[in-house]
Formats: sequence, structure tokens, C-alpha cells
Amino acid sequence: MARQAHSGAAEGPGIQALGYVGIEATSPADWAGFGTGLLGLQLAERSAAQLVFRMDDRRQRLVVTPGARDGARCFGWEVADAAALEALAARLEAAGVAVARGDAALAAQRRVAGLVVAADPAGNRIELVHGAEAADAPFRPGRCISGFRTGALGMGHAVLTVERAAPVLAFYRDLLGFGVSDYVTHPFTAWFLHVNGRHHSLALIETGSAGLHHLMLELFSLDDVGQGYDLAQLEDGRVATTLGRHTNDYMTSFYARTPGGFLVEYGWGGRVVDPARWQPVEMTSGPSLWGHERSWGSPEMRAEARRLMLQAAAAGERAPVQVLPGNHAVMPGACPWWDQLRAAE
Ligand SMILES: Cc1ccc(O)c(O)c1CC[C@@H]1C(=O)CC[C@]2(C)C(=O)CC[C@@H]12
Ligand SMILES: [Fe+2]
Repeated sequence: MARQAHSGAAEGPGIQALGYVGIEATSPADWAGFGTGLLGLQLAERSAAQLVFRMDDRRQRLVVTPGARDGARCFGWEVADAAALEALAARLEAAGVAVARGDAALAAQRRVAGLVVAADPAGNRIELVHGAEAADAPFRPGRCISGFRTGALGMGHAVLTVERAAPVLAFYRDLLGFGVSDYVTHPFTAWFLHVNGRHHSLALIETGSAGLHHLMLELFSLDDVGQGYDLAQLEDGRVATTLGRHTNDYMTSFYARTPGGFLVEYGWGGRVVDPARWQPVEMTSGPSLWGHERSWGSPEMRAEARRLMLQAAAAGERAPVQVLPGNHAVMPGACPWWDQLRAAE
């Protein structure tokens, strides 16, 4: 069967969305204020054992557990039903991947009807789940936001750093059926993978060490992001990159440093792709149309990042930019990414 250049996700018993993420934290108490006050999550449950955050109608989306280190503890990937779960588990087992059936106690803890547990080649714990529970009470955000864009697009995206991309890519793309949206090979290697209309629900950045780089949460309104940015700027070191917009998924976002050291990308306006038609593309400019300047790293790293950004801004054969009286609109045809953006809106 020709899986078009590995782009067609969600064939057969496919994964449908990123359902939840579990975080291990050395200072879980700091997550309460960060999650509610900055991100606008609802702290639905708080005990010595865990903090449970809601983003929408679901009972839990982000779960923070006290631990000896800071980082991801598990990723919950959703499939349609019990049959799809069994089929996917069987596919993993046939490929030699150890799969453990989650028992009723674990399913209850995760607020799902059923799950199986496996590890990806980088050692991340992945949980394939079905039947995530909806809450009885409406979502009450932790600060005044319009809400999170979830639903069929899932809770957002996760970006993992990996020692080597190839084996991890093979696992997600070839075994689990994730589709490649795009990839970069210079100045580093990264892969952006989709399981639904969200441009990427998972990305892999080859850095030489395994970890969680960031989680992206998407808001309904740009104002939510702008107000979050204001709040983040009140705290020293909270803003990891300035506000900016990505060349591939068109997300307008900034990156906030979490109490766990990894980042949360707080975004708005991401594009929606059609997984059935999408062809993988190599990204040749970016990672940002503008912004996303880092507040960290060596002067050399920052200079290189700035050079790439200016290169992205200058990319492509361009007609003269026309500025209309009274506004700052760039005319259609003025630059390639602008046309793409317009077509997507
Ligand atoms: C390239 C890209 C596109 C869409 C995204 O949602 C996304 O998170 C990224 C990654 C952005 C970017 C990177 O590629 C390398 C490391 C960077 C510079 C950071 O540390 C913050 C932004 C990261
Ligand atoms: Fe991201």
C-alpha cells in the first residue's frame, strides 16, 4: 500500500489526537500558580499526589506529579475505541515493541476507558488510550481567557529533544502512523508530525540528548496570548523567547519557562492541514517569520538565530511591497508566505 511519502496519518487504527500529558516536577507547588495565573488552566484537583489541570470539557489534560526530576512523565495519545487500541497494540508487538495493558486502576487514574503503555525509542512513556472522560462541570479558566483550542485538534503539541531522530521518527511515523508535515535539516534536524488537522502534535529536535523541549497550548484569541505575554514579562526570566510567528504552522506565540525548566509555547492562530492530502515539505526558512528572539543562550547562538530570522524575512522572490493608504497591508503576491497565510485563513 502506498502511503504517500509517509504523509498519510490516521490510516487504519490510527492515533487521533494528543489527549493528555503527565509532568514530573521537583516543585509541584510552583505549577499551581503558573498553570492557573499565567496559562489560564483550571486547577481541578490538588492533592499531595498530583495537580490535575483542565483546559476544556475533559476531566484532565495536564497532570503534574511530584518527583525527583523535572520533565515529561507520560504522553496520552488517543485512538477511536477499544478495537483500534487493540489493533495498534498488536502492531507494536508485531514490531517487537513491548506493550503493557493498563489495568482498571491505571485507567481510572488517567480518566480513560482503556489504555496500553509502551516506550518510544527515546524512552518516553507513551500511553495509547480511548474513551477519555468528560467533566460534569463546565471549564473554569484560571484567569480570564477565551479558552483553549482543543477538540479534534487535541490538547496542543509536544516537542521532544532526541539524541538521534531516525529511530524515534521511524517509531512514530512508520509504526504509529503519524504523518510528516515538514522537516528541517539545517542548522539542526527536526521533524514535525501530525495526527489530525493540527500542523504538528509532535515534533522531534535532534540535539544529542533526550528530553521535553516544550508543550504548545493554543488559545482561541490573540488577546489571550498578548495578556499572557504581559503577565510573563512581569517575572524575571519567565519569557524564554519574545512573541513571534512560525514559518511552518503559522502559530503566533511566545515561549514561557515553566517551573520545570522546559518551555510552554503559548500560541494562537495555528493553521489546520488536511492529513489526507498533505505532502511532506522541507522547511528552508525559519523557524520564524518574525520574533521568537531568545532571551538565553550564548551570544553566538543568539546571533545565528537572528541571522536565520532575517533570512526568513527576506526569503523568496518578491514583488515590490505595496503599502495601502491607511493601513499596512502587503499586497497579494508580495511574498510567498503571505499568500500561503492568506489562503489558509
Ligand atoms: C520550528 C518550529 C515551528 C513550529 C513550532 O511550534 C515550533 O515550536 C518550532 C520550534 C522552534 C524553535 C526551534 O526550532 C529550535 C529551538 C527554539 C529556537 C527555541 O528554543 C524556542 C523556539 C525553538
Ligand atoms: Fe512549538
